[in-house]
Amino acid sequence: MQYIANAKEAKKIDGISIEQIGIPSLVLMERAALAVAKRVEELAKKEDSVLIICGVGNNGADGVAAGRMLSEHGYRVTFLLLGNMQKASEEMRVQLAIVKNLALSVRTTDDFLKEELEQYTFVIDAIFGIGLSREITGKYAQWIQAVNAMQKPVVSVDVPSGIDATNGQVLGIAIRAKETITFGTLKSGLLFFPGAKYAGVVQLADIGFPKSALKEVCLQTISYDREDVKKLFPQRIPYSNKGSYGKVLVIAGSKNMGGAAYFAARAAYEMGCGLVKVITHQNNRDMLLEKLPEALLECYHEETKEEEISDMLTDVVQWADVIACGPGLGTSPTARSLFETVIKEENKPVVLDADAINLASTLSDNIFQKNKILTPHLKEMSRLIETPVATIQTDLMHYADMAKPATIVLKDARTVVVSDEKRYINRSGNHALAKGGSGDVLCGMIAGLLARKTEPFLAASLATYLHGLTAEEYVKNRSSSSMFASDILDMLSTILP
Ligand SMILES: NC(=O)C1=CN([C@@H]2O[C@H](COP(=O)(O)OP(=O)(O)OC[C@H]3O[C@@H](n4cnc5c(N)ncnc54)[C@H](O)[C@@H]3O)[C@@H](O)[C@H]2O)[C@@H](O)CC1
Ligand SMILES: Nc1ncnc2c1ncn2[C@@H]1O[C@H](COP(=O)(O)OP(=O)(O)O)[C@@H](O)[C@H]1O
Ligand SMILES: [K+]
Repeated sequence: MQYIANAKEAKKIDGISIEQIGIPSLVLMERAALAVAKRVEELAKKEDSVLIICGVGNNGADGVAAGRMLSEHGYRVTFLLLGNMQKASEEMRVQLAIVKNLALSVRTTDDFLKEELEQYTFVIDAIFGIGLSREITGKYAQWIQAVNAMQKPVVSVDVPSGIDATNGQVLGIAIRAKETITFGTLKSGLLFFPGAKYAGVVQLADIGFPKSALKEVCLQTISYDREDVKKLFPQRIPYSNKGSYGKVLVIAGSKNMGGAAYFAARAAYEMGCGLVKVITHQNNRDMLLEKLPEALLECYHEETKEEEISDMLTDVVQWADVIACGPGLGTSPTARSLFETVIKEENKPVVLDADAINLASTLSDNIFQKNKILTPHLKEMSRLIETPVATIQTDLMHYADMAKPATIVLKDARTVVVSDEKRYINRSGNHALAKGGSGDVLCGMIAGLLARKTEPFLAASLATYLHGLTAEEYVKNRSSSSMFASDILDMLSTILP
């Protein structure tokens, strides 16, 4: 499991380590610089001409120290200082004094022509790190543009300069790195797009922040790795029966969208729940009986009276441990009446997906209740909170927070899950998942885990992680274009413990 920091938290970790615990800032910096120099040595050739472009803060100081180490190892390095050196941090002054004593080539943008950039074959970007606090304009913007135009490999120190370390947005302009060496903890801005794209491959370097500093900051955002799956996935027990693994009610599939019911119901079974019952339109009966005979079925049609539906639902809702409502449900009067009955349930987990979220957007009542788990993609979220998609994209975590005290799975290329104070950023998966039906599968997977008594935050985050893993496994020997929602279901048995 990885803990993820935003810019504020990363600064706090620096502060506690240096001021409270007493590790000298220059000691941390030396280790940061060593990590950068070591990686650059793996990437650059001895014949390369390395340009280290440095701002006036401690990110710049890291760059100067890394360049000094590279020079000691025989690399040709030039430091290009950008910004007003009168404002240089204390550490930057120390690092500059050292390289001047070593008579290394230190230039400033006052006497460095942009045409000279052509001579350099490798760049270290140490302009801004977590201290970037506003849009980049003027001279800084021009130099960043010039570095990007060089089209040479760039390694960014801590964060690509110009990327907001918290939400991954470009603050005006940003360096496009091949790799980013980040210190101590992953920063959320390196995971969210477009930051993730600008950062390239992200390497995490341990520079000696004490564990107690990390603990004191109490990072609330996590992300999983493969080795977490075995620890987190609920175990099966020898002395058990289907009742031990929970019952899921799936309310899904309208007249022309039966596949969604199948995807969600089978996904719940794949996660190991004991029984799945599906309420769906009559049209989907034969398909479900054939493709998923393990599922119990209750069907309705246009003529089914509202009272009949209501009676049927009352019994089935009582039967279920978890309810998943919405995939392919449509927004017909029957769908609405099913949805409205289900959201009255307050005691068991209710997963609301797709059309259930669209129906929720038309309600004036607050749907963000404690027992609800919502799984909107950005467009559905936009309808739900009446905020444009482009605005939500600028800060997924901030908008996901609005769904509290419900649990939310805000789906994007980097899905986030928020529940109470717990936050998760998903790093698994790829564009193979960008195809109809993927979301229906995820909804069923979450319901299946909930039925196995996994608490909502873990169920939602672990299902999201596993959903992504299926795509990673799939593309190992197949084209990412050819993955179907059914392939996610087929891959699950190969990745679950
Ligand atoms: N001793 C420490 O505190 C450590 C710091 N570390 C490095 O230090 C970095 C953070 O250093 P700082 O806090 O000095 O911050 P930065 O070096 O990231 O940048 C701060 C400087 O940039 C200026 N600035 C911010 N936004 C600007 C904009 N849009 N246009 C022009 N100027 C702008 C600020 O006024 C300040 O002078 C980390 O990312 C990391 O690389 C690491 O060496 C670990 C130890
Ligand atoms: N480019 C991508 N990278 C990673 N995951 C993706 C990408 N595109 C889509 N996904 C995932 O696929 C799923 C799509 O869900 P959704 O849009 O609800 O699909 P549908 O409505 O077709 O079932 C989400 O879990 C999302 O995170
Ligand atoms: K940087």
